[in-house]
Amino acid sequence: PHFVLLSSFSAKLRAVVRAAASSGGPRPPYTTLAVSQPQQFVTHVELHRPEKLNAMSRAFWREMVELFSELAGNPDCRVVVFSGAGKMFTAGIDLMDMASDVLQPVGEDTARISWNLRKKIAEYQETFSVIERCPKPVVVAVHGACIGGGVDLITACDIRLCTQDAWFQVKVSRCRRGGFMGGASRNARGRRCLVNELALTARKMFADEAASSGLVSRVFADKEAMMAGAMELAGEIAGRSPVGVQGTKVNLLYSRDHSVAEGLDYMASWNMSMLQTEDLMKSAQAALEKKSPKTVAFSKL
Ligand SMILES: CCC/C=C/C=C/C(=O)SCCNC(=O)CCNC(=O)[C@H](O)C(C)(C)COP(=O)(O)OP(=O)(O)OC[C@H]1O[C@@H](n2cnc3c(N)ncnc32)[C@H](O)[C@@H]1OP(=O)(O)O
Repeated sequence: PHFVLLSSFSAKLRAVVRAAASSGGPRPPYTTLAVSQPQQFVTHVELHRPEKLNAMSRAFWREMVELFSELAGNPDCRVVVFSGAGKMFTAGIDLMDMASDVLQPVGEDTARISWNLRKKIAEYQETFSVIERCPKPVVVAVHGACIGGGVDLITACDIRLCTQDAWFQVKVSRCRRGGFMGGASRNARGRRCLVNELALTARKMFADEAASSGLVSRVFADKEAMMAGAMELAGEIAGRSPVGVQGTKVNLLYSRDHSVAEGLDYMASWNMSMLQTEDLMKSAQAALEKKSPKTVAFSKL
């Protein structure tokens, strides 16, 4: 029932998907990420190293931080769609880079080696933390394999979609490092048992189980249909008040990490200023006139 076909999408949306598909690859300053704007206020970020199955190289870890720090403050970006070019989403961390970064760490003694290694791990973690800190919602669209660091990446995103051929695999157990980067625990509360099983066995999780366990919210027949679905979702979000959408992301993440009482308190403080936005009156008027929020021109934020 959660299976969606491209034929159900409009011609306009299919044109947006074609635009997104022909991003032309990375442009400076990026070498591993292709960035484009297929529709107003929607940024498409594509992992783009298909010949290496989008393995996460040293440049990737750095470029993600640069890009998401820029998007966080860019008023022309209200929502991000994230996907992978080529035959799969990602084969995880670049094992060639990891060999020099993690397996042969530099330093003159144990303390200095440990110090440097800790710094490196924190840099890796930052690559995904910037996605959470970016107040713009991130819709991730996964096709084919999503391995290791790919799972860390998608769990930092706000909405996860996948194709029927997608599979997910946490490789920490096989790496014999028992989740040393800590990313597997992100978003895992309440599903601890399943996360433990996946981390300890490194077994593959396929699309249907990903949907039934809540890792993804929708499964599509193929990549084209998924990208159309992702762009449609992004268009819906981009058409809403940026004050409301970005405040919602910030508050959802805050309440994930705090008690109900703390969440309510934070929300009250947030809203005592944000409810004074002109967007509220504009949205209320559109609702009374039975118009879509998409018809309202919200100021840039
Ligand atoms: C806080 C964050 C912490 C993050 C931690 C992350 C940890 C991890 O990500 S652990 C997981 C590491 N990844 C893997 O173990 C996957 C390794 N790859 C594979 O098992 C296979 O490539 C795969 C099953 C994905 C696909 O197999 P297929 O036969 O279809 O393709 P290949 O011929 O193997 O690969 C094509 C070219 O891509 C290169 N490549 C694939 N994966 C990686 C990788 N992870 N790192 C670097 N390069 C990779 C592969 O060498 C081939 O290149 P070439 O020989 O030049 O054609």
